[in-house]
Amino acid sequence: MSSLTYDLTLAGLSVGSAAALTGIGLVVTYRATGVLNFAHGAIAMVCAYVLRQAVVEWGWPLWVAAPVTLLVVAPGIGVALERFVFRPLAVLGGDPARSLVASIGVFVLLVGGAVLVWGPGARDDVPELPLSADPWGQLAVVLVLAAGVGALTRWGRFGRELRAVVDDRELAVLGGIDADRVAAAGWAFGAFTAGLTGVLLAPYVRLDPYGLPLLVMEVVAVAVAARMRSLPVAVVVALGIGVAQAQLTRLHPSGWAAPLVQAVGANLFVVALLIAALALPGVGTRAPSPAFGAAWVGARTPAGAWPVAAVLFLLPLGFAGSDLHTSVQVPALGVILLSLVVVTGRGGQISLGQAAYAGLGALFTALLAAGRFPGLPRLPELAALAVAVLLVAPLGLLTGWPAIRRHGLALALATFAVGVGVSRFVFAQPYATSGLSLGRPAGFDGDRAYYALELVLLAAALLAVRAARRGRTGRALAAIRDHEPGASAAGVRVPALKLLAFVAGAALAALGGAMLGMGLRAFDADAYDPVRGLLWFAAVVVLGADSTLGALAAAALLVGLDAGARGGVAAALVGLLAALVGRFPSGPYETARTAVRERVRRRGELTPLGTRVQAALATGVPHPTGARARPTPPRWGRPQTTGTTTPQPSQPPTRANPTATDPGRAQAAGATMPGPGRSRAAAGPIASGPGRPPTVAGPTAPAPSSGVRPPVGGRARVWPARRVSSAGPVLAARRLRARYGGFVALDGVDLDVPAGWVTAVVGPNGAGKSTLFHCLAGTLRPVRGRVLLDGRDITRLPAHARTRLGVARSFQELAVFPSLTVAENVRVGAEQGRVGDPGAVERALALFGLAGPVRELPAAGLPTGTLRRVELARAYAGDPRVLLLDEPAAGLDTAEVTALARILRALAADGTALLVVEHDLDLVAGLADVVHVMAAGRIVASGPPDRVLEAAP
Ligand SMILES: Nc1ncnc2c1ncn2[C@@H]1O[C@H](COP(=O)(O)OP(=O)(O)OP(=O)(O)O)[C@@H](O)[C@H]1O
Repeated sequence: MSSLTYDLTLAGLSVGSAAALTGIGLVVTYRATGVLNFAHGAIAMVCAYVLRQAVVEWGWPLWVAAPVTLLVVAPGIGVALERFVFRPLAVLGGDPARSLVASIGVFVLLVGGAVLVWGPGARDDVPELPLSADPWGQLAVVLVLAAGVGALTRWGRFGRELRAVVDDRELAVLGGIDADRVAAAGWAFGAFTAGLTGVLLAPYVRLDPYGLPLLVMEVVAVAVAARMRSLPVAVVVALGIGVAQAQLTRLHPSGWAAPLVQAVGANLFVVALLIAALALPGVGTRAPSPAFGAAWVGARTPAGAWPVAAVLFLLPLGFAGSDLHTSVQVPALGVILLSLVVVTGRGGQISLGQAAYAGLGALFTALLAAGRFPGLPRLPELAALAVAVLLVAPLGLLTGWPAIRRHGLALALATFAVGVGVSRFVFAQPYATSGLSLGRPAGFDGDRAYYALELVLLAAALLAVRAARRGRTGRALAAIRDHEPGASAAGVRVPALKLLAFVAGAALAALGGAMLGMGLRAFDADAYDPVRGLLWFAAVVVLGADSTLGALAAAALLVGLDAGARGGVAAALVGLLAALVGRFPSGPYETARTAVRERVRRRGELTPLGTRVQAALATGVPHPTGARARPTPPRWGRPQTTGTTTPQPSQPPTRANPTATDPGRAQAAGATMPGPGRSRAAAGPIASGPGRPPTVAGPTAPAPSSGVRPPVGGRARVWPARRVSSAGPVLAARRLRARYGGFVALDGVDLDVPAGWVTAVVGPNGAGKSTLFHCLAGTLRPVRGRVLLDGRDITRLPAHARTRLGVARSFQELAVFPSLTVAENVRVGAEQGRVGDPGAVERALALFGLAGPVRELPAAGLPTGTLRRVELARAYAGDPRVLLLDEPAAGLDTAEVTALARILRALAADGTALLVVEHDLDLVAGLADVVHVMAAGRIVASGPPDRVLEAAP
């Protein structure tokens, strides 16, 4: 027994060493370039083929062929990839989504290329390196490599450069570091380890273009477990899983659990991948992981393309024989690819696991039609198809659930893991592999009749997808894709909608998969291999991820090339395009968009915020519910640099006109109104102190019972109309405490945001302003304290729920939806906001000067000033009670700031409660009714701006 244990341990060490090599390569490449190289396994496969070619076909001695393969070919592939694929992407800004697609493209390209060159069949004559049979030798190589790389990155000059590039590529380049050289070294080394893995593994596994790459990528769990950083962890995990997997082969359980235990034992790396990708947080968060992004929206469908497509899809009805038989695959694949349009193209969620849902659709249909589905009777084919789709749809949660919290790379890994898991644990089981036949529905047995049925199903799927994309849901999905926090701030229920996208995607994929199976008259697990999932994903992205016509074209292209050209051409072509797609951000759509923008600009529609807004303010904009008063003129002018007079009111306040809140009203009420130039002494005591400072309307402040504000710093002002009837502030923070790890960023903050007031929060960098803002907006959960909206505790509500209750926000760095037009951006706010009034769109567009031709332009690339207006208009369209503005003046020129201030004052006069976090003290002085000064996580002073700002640190 002990010798068996020893032998199995040795075998496990051998497998674990190969996995460790992969882990080391993936970690090094990732650290040097920020790219998780999905093509690692494909490079391994190519190197194994190259070694075999040199030794078996060309007769080179192994001692020549192996060094050439490992030290020339493998690093050469790495350097070529860096130079031609990933460097241009890094120059473009290193968008993780583009890099991910490029690496998937390289995977598909290498697999397709290998099929083209060496054919799809498996080879079992790969020469063995002397090392292959020696686990201790392999282990030694792994340890030496890991130690060498570790030492190099820790102490050497390369290590310093690597760390600098990893921290901030641009800064490193400015500091004189050759980032390209570092990246090339990372790629060369990563490819070398891939090559070594390939040539070590190939003699012991089936060498074919699909199997080996997938096998190698299954061990990506090792790198994930090491959080893409730690080489020792990667090595230990790899060796541990290798040995455990070998030992598990000794278990021979009987009963129902036997196949499961055997499957787990044979696929422990896949189990580890599932755990690592689904349970471990934080992979791929080094670089910002935006949603898949508007960059992949692709070309707008040219006019007239649909009739042409319809004719082309009808053509096969006139075909016969093998042509028709092949054509049968196109509508089925089209439906599968439409599922990617929903999930990835529209929803922005990377899904590499659609092949799993397609396969499950086919498998369930076959089992149901054969009467072998547990607990269900035998069903006719069409009914089986429908039930299978219904059964698979909720399984979309397998990838939808991880997508709630994961983005970019982490989501790609999770969906890939689910795809591989389903393939290994469901499709590879005996019941599925033992020739499961799948009949066509009665009356549709012939290819022509079946093709016609497929066209009907495809048309139904198309109509459903197009209807969903055009409507409210489609806009909300696009908003998530373009800017997830922005969508949440607009009121979109992001988690629910993501789940919906994945469930709908799974249902469509299942439908297409079952159609494909019926076309082939069998369930064939190879047709739903995870590698196909990658190919489909790449094909849809290449032809415009958000284009339904693109999906149909991709289906026709893949099936047509597979049938009409040599095997591998389709994959090679799609892979090549996907590898290069990120390099061409300016597609035809972009060009057309630029042209339209130019035309509009020439016609003067994009003048800075100003004339239109002033016109809107002058004429007044009717309120959605009619409840709000006309926006009144601004209450305060910009701060005067000299003198102490404040602008006089155009009209003294009267009871009949309580909204005419302006400084003059305060004067009319007999209060003194110190100007900004007044001395502190003249202005009276400033409400500040080391302890809990008295806030203007803090928890202890008396609730107003009349139309007169409580005296603040010696002055009294009239409360705006809404405030008169309100019993307290609209939004309030009570003893808020927030932490980042052990660091206390907010320490017992009390704040009131009253209706009709502009409340400003200022303070030095790091004071905690943004943290307070996040706690109010719902993007950060405080560890203690409460956030109250009209007295209701909303502390635990997520951001979108707060928006729906009337707490809207803007972002310091703009959060618009670039692929949507200006009007659509605003429409999202109107549809998802508090009131849900579609008419609010026009009012918001008019108020913010966006009602001209600019309304039809995609937001992408519009000037910052215009985009700030778009963001505010979106927030306003939801009819918020409170508007939280994070540095609204950032990036605006003076004229735009002035105009913005006018709008904000008008909104406040209209009864909205505004909270502004702002660095521009001029703006604050001219805009705010009350200013709170923060320092070190506390509010240290509060009061009217003229006094507080004079004394502010
Ligand atoms: N995600 C985070 N993790 C750890 N610490 C953080 C994080 N975000 C903020 N901090 C720290 O919390 C403190 C408060 O930060 P916050 O961004 O709220 O300040 P701020 O007043 O908004 O500053 P600024 O004006 O520069 O935006 C700072 O010391 C900051 O370094």
